[in-house]
Amino acid sequence: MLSFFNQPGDDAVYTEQLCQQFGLGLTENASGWHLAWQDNALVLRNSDIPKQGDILVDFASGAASYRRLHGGGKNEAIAKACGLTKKRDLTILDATAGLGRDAFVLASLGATVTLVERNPAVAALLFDGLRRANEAAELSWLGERMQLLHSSALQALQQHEPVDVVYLDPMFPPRDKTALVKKEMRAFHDVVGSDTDADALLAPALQLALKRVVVKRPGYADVLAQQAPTMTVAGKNNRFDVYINAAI
Ligand SMILES: C[S@@+](CC[C@H](N)C(=O)[O-])C[C@H]1O[C@@H](n2cnc3c(N)ncnc32)[C@H](O)[C@@H]1O
Repeated sequence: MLSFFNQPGDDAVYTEQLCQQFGLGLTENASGWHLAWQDNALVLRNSDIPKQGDILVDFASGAASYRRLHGGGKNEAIAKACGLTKKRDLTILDATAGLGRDAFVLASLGATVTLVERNPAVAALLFDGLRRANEAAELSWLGERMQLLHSSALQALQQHEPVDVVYLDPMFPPRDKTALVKKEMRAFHDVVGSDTDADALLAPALQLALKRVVVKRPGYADVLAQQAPTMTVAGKNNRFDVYINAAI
């Protein structure tokens, strides 16, 4: 189990709530990762790795905010793959939410997104990022369009009401070690590991999605579950395999 706080931050009650809600313990992860508070934000930290900065979910500033304001908008590959060029108010289940960057792009374009994350530490980071984002005046739309579900994807896909789109972005082993240098990738490699059960998500995703399933893959990776997509949209660093159930 991943470690949790060496100190409770400013709000011991909130810290305790996070521990209870996400089943977080008090011992350190074998590779030195632990959760901590920094400037009222929950962060994932590893002091043993030189130059490794804190990892946190920050929708209101930094890269996410820049991408929302100056990114490609509905011309982004992810938006095209999900069908947001045709209809803005889609419902989307992001079954492998991670730090919620993709979900945030989709929600900022108008979709209502359920973010499913099973890893307790990552889910807690997301929960705290959503809490802070909900306090930001410029993100007043966010509370209605982004909801976190701490659950396994399989369970969520079996129990959730139908959605227009299911979005999948499971972990994939990096092609070489240099890819791990990217700080978030390294953290995810150490804390989450590889999602070896990812193939099993495609069939239930296709059952739940009214319109389509979108799978994000590194360019070098095989298709999920050896199932050929209806079409592929090329992104800058990844591709999006799109499985169409019905037209949007
Ligand atoms: C590559 S990351 C997703 C990154 C995300 N798309 C983003 O933009 O930040 C994959 C995440 O999916 C989660 N995950 C993988 N398989 C899952 C499953 N079966 N159920 C729930 N979460 C899962 C992992 O814990 C990890 O946090």
